[in-house]
Amino acid sequence: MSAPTQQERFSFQAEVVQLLDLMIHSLYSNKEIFLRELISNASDAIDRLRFAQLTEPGLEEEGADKEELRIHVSFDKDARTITITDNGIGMSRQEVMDNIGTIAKSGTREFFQALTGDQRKDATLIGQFGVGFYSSFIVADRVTLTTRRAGLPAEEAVRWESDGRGEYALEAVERAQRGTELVLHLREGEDDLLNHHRLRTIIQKYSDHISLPIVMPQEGDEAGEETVNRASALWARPKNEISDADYNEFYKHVAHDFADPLAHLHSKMEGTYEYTLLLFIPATAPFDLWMPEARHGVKLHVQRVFIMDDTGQLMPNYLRFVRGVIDSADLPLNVSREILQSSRVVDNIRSSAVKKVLRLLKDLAEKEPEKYATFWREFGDVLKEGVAEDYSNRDEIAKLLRFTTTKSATDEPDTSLGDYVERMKEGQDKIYYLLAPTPAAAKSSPHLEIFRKKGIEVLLLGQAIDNWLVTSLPDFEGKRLQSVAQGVSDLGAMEDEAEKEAGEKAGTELSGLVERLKEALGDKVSDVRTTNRLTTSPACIVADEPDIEMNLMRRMRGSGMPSRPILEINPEHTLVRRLDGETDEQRLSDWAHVLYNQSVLTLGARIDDPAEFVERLNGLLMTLADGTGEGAQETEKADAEAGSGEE
Ligand SMILES: Nc1ncnc2c1ncn2[C@@H]1O[C@H](COP(=O)(O)OP(=O)(O)OP(=O)(O)O)[C@@H](O)[C@H]1O
Repeated sequence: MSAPTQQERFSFQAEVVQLLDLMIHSLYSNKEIFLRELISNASDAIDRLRFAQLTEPGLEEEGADKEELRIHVSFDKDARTITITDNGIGMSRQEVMDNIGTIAKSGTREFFQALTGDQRKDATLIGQFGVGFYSSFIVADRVTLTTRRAGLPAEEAVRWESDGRGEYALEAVERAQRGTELVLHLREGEDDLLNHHRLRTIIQKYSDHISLPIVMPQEGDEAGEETVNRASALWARPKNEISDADYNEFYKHVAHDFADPLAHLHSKMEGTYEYTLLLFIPATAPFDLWMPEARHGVKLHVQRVFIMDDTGQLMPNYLRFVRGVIDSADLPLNVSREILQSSRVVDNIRSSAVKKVLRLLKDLAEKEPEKYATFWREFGDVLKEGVAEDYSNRDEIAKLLRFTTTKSATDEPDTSLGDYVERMKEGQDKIYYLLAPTPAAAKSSPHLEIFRKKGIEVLLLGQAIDNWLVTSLPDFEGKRLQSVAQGVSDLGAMEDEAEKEAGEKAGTELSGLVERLKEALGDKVSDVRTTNRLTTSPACIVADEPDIEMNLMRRMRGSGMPSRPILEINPEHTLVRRLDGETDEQRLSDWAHVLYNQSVLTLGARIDDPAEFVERLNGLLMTLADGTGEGAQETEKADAEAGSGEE
């Protein structure tokens, strides 16, 4: 061995210290999972090596590296250590620094923000975030990792060591074999793990599905080794030989998740193309679900050899939460991303995988509605993207959507478009919806007044993605989707003749007032008109019909106002009636702005000039308070009437 090299010390990233502390405390009751996590990492490292050998020249196996790819687990009773060794890809010094002692994952900030301090809840969050390597510290108070990246010379191996308290040491060492060796120096009281039977049982419980051999020295004094897992790809086994527990553990390995999945599908396809799908729906959303670089969760294998993680070729973006394995018998082993992008085989697999996932969701919705509700809570907004993204499956996706409506018992989205259509009133030919920035604004919106009065159900849409949803879904089962806050209120056959006539009459009677309001509001509004959509509010703002795209764009940007707002007034409202008799143009203008601004507020949007609004409002209130205003007496009375109308 060459002269001893300098050991250097480094600090953990602050988050790592926090994560370690949390992990040790909240996962202790389930401490044996450390082995699953470390074996899972070792298996990933070997998968990555196999793929690298196909694509990177110079990684051919030599000397000690020639041996079979495998994971080795052993223990030393006297030294009180457990050692896990793999002959996978290994890490360079830089990779060790980037991967171990640092958290370089997207979603880290969100993860720490989500922590509650409640041990049970936090344990679930940690599970979702991924425990991986750090789980070693649940049972060890010192961990030594020695690793050499495949392709680097023996002298360029590196040893990392830490007690998990905030610092780690790094030194250059020599290692004949490529890959990683991890030595766990057990904490006091963990000696029960220094037992062949115990370790073997843990491996069989959690890691039986690992497709590589997991090898242990023979028990007792016998020389030799034994393979303790089945070492065959789980998805290639006959379904009737796989238990739910097997599926669940396999899921945890591929998804880096801690909890069981919600559902899975396993199917072997034979025909023009031959492939196997083993796909899972997780029970909780990963932290990076909404990040632009969100990880896709399906791993491509060719004849059981791991090839690469999906970057969008195998599953569309709107199904990015699906985890699992697709194994093709038709693709070449040295397939590249470029080939995948234009491969007929991949197109075929993808389209059938998508159909199968949608089918799985449909079955879940029908047979296990509670699980489906969980799915919807976690992933509903992602699935909605599919309505715009995947035209060919639009109708199937539309059936999977769930909404909160004016008839929902709670805020939970419990209504499908199918349910809505079934409950439609006699004569109703449209599906009505309201887009609002928040559920509270949606529920109390004046736009719902006439619908409430007539008992017509309205979908309440409150997510940013809903804007895209309704533009991409003009109809469902032949019924048009219609915003209740856009265009002229049109209830079609549900409006009787008397109501129509009354509406027209009111329009003519108030045409003078309408003109004066228009004048007063200038370019704040594109029009003012009377409406029959209000029953208790004096006014509301609606969007101009042809203006839909712009309106939606603006909403997306958060101002909440349509680009061409129309002020609609309620001809039945006392306040409006009184305004018609207002002779003071200045006061009329104040009223006009107050009506406009309160309509902006009930829309859930921001008013442009709050100070001016308050000033006008106070001006009007002062006239009432002083009793100075012309006809102050009547104003008070009118106000009382308007008030009673709003109950
Ligand atoms: N045995 C190993 N061989 C090579 N690289 C490894 C090994 N173990 C860990 N690594 C590297 O360290 C990184 C961090 O590992 P860690 O287990 O903390 O997280 P992860 O596996 O990426 O994700 P998760 O935390 O969700 O399990 C891995 O992504 C991998 O690059």
